[in-house]
Amino acid sequence: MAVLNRLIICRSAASLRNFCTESAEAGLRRASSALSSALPVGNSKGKGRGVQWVFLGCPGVGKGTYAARLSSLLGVPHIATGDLVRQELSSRGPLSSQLADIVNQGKLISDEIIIDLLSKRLEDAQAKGEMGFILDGFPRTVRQAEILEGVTDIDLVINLKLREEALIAKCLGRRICSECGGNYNVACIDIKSEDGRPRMYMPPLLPPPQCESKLITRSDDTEEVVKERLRVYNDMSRPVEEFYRSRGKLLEFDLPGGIPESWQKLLHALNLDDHDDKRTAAA
Ligand SMILES: Nc1ncnc2c1ncn2[C@@H]1O[C@H](COP(=O)(O)OP(=O)(O)O)[C@@H](O)[C@H]1O
Repeated sequence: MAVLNRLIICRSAASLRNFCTESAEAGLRRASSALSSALPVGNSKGKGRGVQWVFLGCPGVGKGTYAARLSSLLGVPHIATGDLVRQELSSRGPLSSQLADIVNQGKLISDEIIIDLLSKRLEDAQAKGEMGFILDGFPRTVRQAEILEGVTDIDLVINLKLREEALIAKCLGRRICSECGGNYNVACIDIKSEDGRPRMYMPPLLPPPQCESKLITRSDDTEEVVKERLRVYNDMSRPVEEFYRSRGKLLEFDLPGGIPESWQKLLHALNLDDHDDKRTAAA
């Protein structure tokens, strides 16, 4: 009966458009309300809750690396929506083949699905008593940013930046250990100084011997797909930078080089130089 009603509603092209729009809107409203419930009640600014930070930046810039380090430094979960998508893909659940097509073309997953995945992760965080979060890869559209802004206070948004030639090389050099999940990079980036810009040297981050034979490459880290992801970033995610800039929340951070140098400068920019656990996290 419900199906019949829908068919009647969709009789004309105009009503079909309305129905589809309404349906997508309704799905997004449901996902937003799930996101709101997945966040702790009364999560306003102040002591008693962990930081609520967001990392923005192009594919390959190193969001995952620095977000993971900061999350262990500050004791808050690092939530990467790309990881949530990859978990969903490997679970071979009902969504996985649809998601695999989108990811392997370098496109974005719908706001509704990504917000559902994020809500589930935040619910788990609540259940485990985790406080705060560092989001990596979310929000990626202005719509996602508006929804997040509607349900919680984001304290700070760190926009990581790196030259485009380095981004592509870093994505193509990325390797993951299929056994321990460790992230490595075999690219050695050495961009000569030019037009007043300093030389940039980023040494490879090689795996330990026990991981060497188990390295895999992400299926979306091919040159063609990386270029498409960069295009999609410029199109859909660049405006998110302005969204937070206009709210005074954006910290721009140009990566100066490899991890040791960049990490120290990032800590300085975040006023975390004297943080007690700094050395442990950086080890
Ligand atoms: N917030 C999001 N909105 C839509 N799609 C997303 C989002 N986060 C991740 N994805 C999907 O997962 C893929 C991998 O994400 P991620 O690991 O963050 O990649 P990247 O290295 O491009 O930053 C993206 O290309 C996209 O298809």
